[in-house]
Amino acid sequence: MASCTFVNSWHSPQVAPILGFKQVRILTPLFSDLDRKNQRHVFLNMQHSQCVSGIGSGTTHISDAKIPHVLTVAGSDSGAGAGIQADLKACASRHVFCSTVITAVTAQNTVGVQGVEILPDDVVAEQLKSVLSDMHVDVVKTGMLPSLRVVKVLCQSLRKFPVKAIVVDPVMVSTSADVLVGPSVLAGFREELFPMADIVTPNIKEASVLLGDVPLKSVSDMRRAAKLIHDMGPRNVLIKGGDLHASLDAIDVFFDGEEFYELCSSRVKTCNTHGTGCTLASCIAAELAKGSSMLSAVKVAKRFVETALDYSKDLVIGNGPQGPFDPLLALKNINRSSYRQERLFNPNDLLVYAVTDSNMNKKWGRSIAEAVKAAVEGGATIIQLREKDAETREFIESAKACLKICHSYGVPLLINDRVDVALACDADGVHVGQSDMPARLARRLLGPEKIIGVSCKTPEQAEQAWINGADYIGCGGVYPTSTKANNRTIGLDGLGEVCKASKLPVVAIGGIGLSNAHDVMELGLPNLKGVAVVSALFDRECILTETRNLHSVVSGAALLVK
Ligand SMILES: Nc1ncnc2c1ncn2[C@@H]1O[C@H](COP(=O)(O)OP(=O)(O)O)[C@@H](O)[C@H]1O
Ligand SMILES: Cc1ncc(COP(=O)(O)O)c(N)n1
Ligand SMILES: [Mg+2]
Repeated sequence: MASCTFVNSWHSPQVAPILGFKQVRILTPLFSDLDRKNQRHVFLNMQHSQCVSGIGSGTTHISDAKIPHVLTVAGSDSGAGAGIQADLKACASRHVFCSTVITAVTAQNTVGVQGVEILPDDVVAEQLKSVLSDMHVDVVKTGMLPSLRVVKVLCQSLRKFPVKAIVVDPVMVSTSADVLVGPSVLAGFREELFPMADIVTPNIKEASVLLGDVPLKSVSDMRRAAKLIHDMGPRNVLIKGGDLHASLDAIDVFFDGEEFYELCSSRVKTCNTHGTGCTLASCIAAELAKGSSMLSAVKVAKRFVETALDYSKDLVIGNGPQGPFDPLLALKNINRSSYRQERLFNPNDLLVYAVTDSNMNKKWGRSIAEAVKAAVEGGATIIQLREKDAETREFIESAKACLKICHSYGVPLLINDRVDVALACDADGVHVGQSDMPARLARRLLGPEKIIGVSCKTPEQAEQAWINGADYIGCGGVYPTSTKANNRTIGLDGLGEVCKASKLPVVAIGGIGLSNAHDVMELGLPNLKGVAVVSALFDRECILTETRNLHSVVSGAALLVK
């Protein structure tokens, strides 16, 4: 963050140029975050690779010129495996902004192409102008260009609005062998577009058509084709070998005008290959937009497609022979946890909040899972694993076992401090202290659905936890406790102050047990939702009984208060 500069909004137009910003835009605050933070605008003067936005205390606005941006000029695929839809997904997955100019609307599915409607040239021209005259586009990627006129319109626009790089995927035939683009465009490709291109990426069939229907069957045929297509003017050529014989690896041939590179990956056994070419070209464009060299962009793209195909090999979408794949690597997670599907964070889950302690488990000869099972059977409404000394691998295994137990009772499981462990075992969330990972950063890593709790002793900390996107706060120590060293006791008064100031639900913690839980709940503050307990459950002979008793005291007090 060394080259990051903050400029207050009221003097930004004057100050920003002095600081060396090329483009200054006053951005309208969109998010309530900004309101909460005195409407502060932030301009970043840094390379893409250094752009870290939104972490820490400031809301960051990164100028248009600093956000890697690919414009795709391609056809729409209703089945969303290829075309514009594939390009959007690939760019999103590579963290690059993608704008779209649609050249044709195709009716497509996993069976094949049922219809193609070509958009009028002036509609394509207008879309190009809209995007290129306003936005800072780094790289243009082309897919289906359905007519010679569209190729010409595109080349004109590119001459008027030059970009850093042009990636041309000369789409002609779909994987399902349907013809998408007729031979009339070939002259436009050869004479106008290819000489402007930084890379052209035909598949074997397209390379063959470009060369006058010469058959291409082997890697040496692909090398010869790469050389001949390079002679048509592009700076680099990639001949894609997805359609090589199924017994061969997936080999692509890259030629930069001097050297040949064979990019080889194992062939993923799957029918879900519809859109591989579009995805590959978009990923190359995305990497170029971030500033990569051509060879490394191509290598990353090839590895990206292989990873996505492998991830998606067993997905079943549609009934035809050519399924789409999942470049966002997200679909398999949908059924991963039926529990999370059913419910998001419910503040009432804080009622009986059981926090484990490895020393106590050791003392009583119990595994973490045994302790957790007893607590949920006794009526704990949420579990936090607080395993300060656990070895990471062992901790992940225990956490997975605990998660199974908790979910079978519909109880959420949080991990103390260790966001990595929470991610690894797909726990329901984390609880972080004031010196642990900041809640806002934890939220970024865990996503919007996970539960995040923050330990707070003061109203200011409670306010900050809310700003940082926490779901609840843990407030204490309410009473003196030996579980946590050097922990200042804030008493019932301190708890009351924090609750009154907090916009978030609160769970009280610190020295709470059967004898005093009622006093805590009797404070009767509407956002005080429950008590968090360590020793009074886990440093006892029978965790189940203790939890059951505590549950009855706390729920009784909560009812009285209502
Ligand atoms: N079954 C597969 N396993 C691994 N990689 C593949 C597979 N099929 C295609 N690819 C890769 O996907 C990319 C797109 O290739 P290809 O399918 O030939 O293009 P298109 O989709 O334009 O027909 C290439 O990098 C190719 O090697
Ligand atoms: C709109 C559109 N653009 C491109 C392709 C090629 O993709 P693939 O070769 O994977 O079928 C397609 N099928 N549809
Ligand atoms: Mg293909």
